Amino acid sequence: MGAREYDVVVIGAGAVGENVADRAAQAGLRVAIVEDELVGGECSYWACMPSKALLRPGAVLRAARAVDGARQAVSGGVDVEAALARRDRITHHNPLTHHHDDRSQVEWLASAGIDLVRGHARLAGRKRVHVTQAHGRSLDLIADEAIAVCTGSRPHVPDILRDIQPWTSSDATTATRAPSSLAIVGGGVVACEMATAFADFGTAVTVIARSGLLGGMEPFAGDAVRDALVARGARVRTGVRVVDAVRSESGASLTLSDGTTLAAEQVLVATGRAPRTDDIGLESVGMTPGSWLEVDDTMLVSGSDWLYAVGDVNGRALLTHQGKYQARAAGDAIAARAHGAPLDLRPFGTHVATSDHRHVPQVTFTDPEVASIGMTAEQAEEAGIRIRVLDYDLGWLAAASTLSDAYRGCARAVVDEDRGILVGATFVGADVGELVHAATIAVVGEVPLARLWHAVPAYPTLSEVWLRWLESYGRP
Ligand SMILES: Cc1cc2nc3c(=O)[nH]c(=O)nc-3n(C[C@H](O)[C@H](O)[C@H](O)COP(=O)(O)OP(=O)(O)OC[C@H]3O[C@@H](n4cnc5c(N)ncnc54)[C@H](O)[C@@H]3O)c2cc1C
Ligand SMILES: NC(=O)c1ccc[n+]([C@@H]2O[C@H](COP(=O)([O-])OP(=O)(O)OC[C@H]3O[C@@H](n4cnc5c(N)ncnc54)[C@H](O)[C@@H]3O)[C@@H](O)[C@H]2O)c1
Repeated sequence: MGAREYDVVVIGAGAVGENVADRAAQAGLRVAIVEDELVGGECSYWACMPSKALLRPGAVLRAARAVDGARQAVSGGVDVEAALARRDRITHHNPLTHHHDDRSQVEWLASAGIDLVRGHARLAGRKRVHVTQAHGRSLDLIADEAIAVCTGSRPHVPDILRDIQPWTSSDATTATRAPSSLAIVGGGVVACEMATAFADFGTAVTVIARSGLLGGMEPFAGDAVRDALVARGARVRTGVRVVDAVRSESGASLTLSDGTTLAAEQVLVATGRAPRTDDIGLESVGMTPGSWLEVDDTMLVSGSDWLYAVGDVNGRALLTHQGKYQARAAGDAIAARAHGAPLDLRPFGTHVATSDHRHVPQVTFTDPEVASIGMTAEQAEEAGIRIRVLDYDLGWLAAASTLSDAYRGCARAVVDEDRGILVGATFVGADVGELVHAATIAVVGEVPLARLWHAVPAYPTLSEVWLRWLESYGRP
């Protein structure tokens, strides 16, 4: 069969690929999207959605237990079986067939006018894609305008752990029961969230981190998560590495760099991600397989005028919302270039993902939650910004006493003294995830502190932290 011709071919139908395809199709371009596994990608089935589903029952129980009157109505811990069943419903997973169902997303693609091609795509030279399909079939696609690589990332597994076949995040999020004990290697977001979820499920959790927890965030965030895990009986071993790992009949045995050993029924490796670029035909366009794809702010791959890389695969910010933001910029840039329209490439212009650099929000759904936007104090100082740090104990807010009988939390704002604006904010505490978007607007919008004095937070909400920050700063 001859090659099928499109304007744009998107490789990978995760959240990011879907959004690139959607923007290009909305601009009137003919778009095909190639998917090897499930339409919806990691986030829907193995990452964000199942992990948040696993975390929610424990968070709800903690909230109830922290309020007299509700506490008395709560007995027992998380019902693990029911929690897993709810996770399955949320992720369209059939526990009997062990299959996820991506029908709703396939229907959405059709409604958006995007052609879905099932199979494994590889670049086959300039603007060409070869798709290997089931039953020995294959298909060639030509992209007249652009190809967008949106193949995501996969867990990075250190050599020392490979032979014991540890769980990766996907195994943890699709677990069918809670192991009696779980050793988690890594101290990042996956490690902290999964430690929280499995501790809630009654698993004896040990976190093994070579430095502190939640590196890259304000230090008090990782400290708070560590303290809460320890308070719930988990062990957190920081400053140690795994130097040997062997599988045993009852699980695995790890030897740590301080000479101690640790036995666990299951080991979860949560040591970051690697790009899925090893088998996508990069060699056919003179690039190195296995590398992160370096891009400009329109997501155009360095040195190319037709190849884009969007989402996890470019390594800029491995988060669904940030990848979708990149996708909107890239899809619009592809369409503008195809139509010969002018591009707005100024910082925060229509066709660029400027916020990737210093304005990335993130919520980590641990106990306590950690929500952040922009730069930490340390990062701002490293960037040469003259800062003032505003710290506030969220437990002092009126809202804290109504939300919980023992609310613990803190919030930090990082002020750029020369510009009179916020460049970063971090909130740690129960229910702080929803606070971060106000801070995102203040940071991205570069709202002057003098104007923030007129943004009045409602009483009694946790948002009153804004008022406290401003009061401690003083009128500019
Ligand atoms: C446990 C966990 C929890 C997370 N929780 C959050 C969270 O709460 N919030 C958040 O913002 N982010 C979270 N993330 C990060 C988030 O999952 C990723 O940033 C996001 O999924 C990246 O989307 P993507 O579309 O770039 O890649 P993916 O979702 O990985 O999609 C890539 C798609 O490409 C397909 N593909 C790959 N190669 C080929 C090929 N050659 N041919 C055809 N198809 C191909 C794959 O099958 C896949 O469907 C989490 C990650 C993990 C691991
Ligand atoms: N709620 C969320 O937004 C959310 C949740 C989960 C994951 N994610 C995203 O998914 C991505 C992957 O998460 P992650 O936790 O795997 O990565 P990460 O980069 O957050 O953390 C990796 C951890 O592993 C450690 N590490 C790396 N190599 C190691 C090695 N060889 N031996 C021992 N330790 C090692 C690091 O020091 C770090 O503590 C992140 O970028 C994150 O943003 C987001």
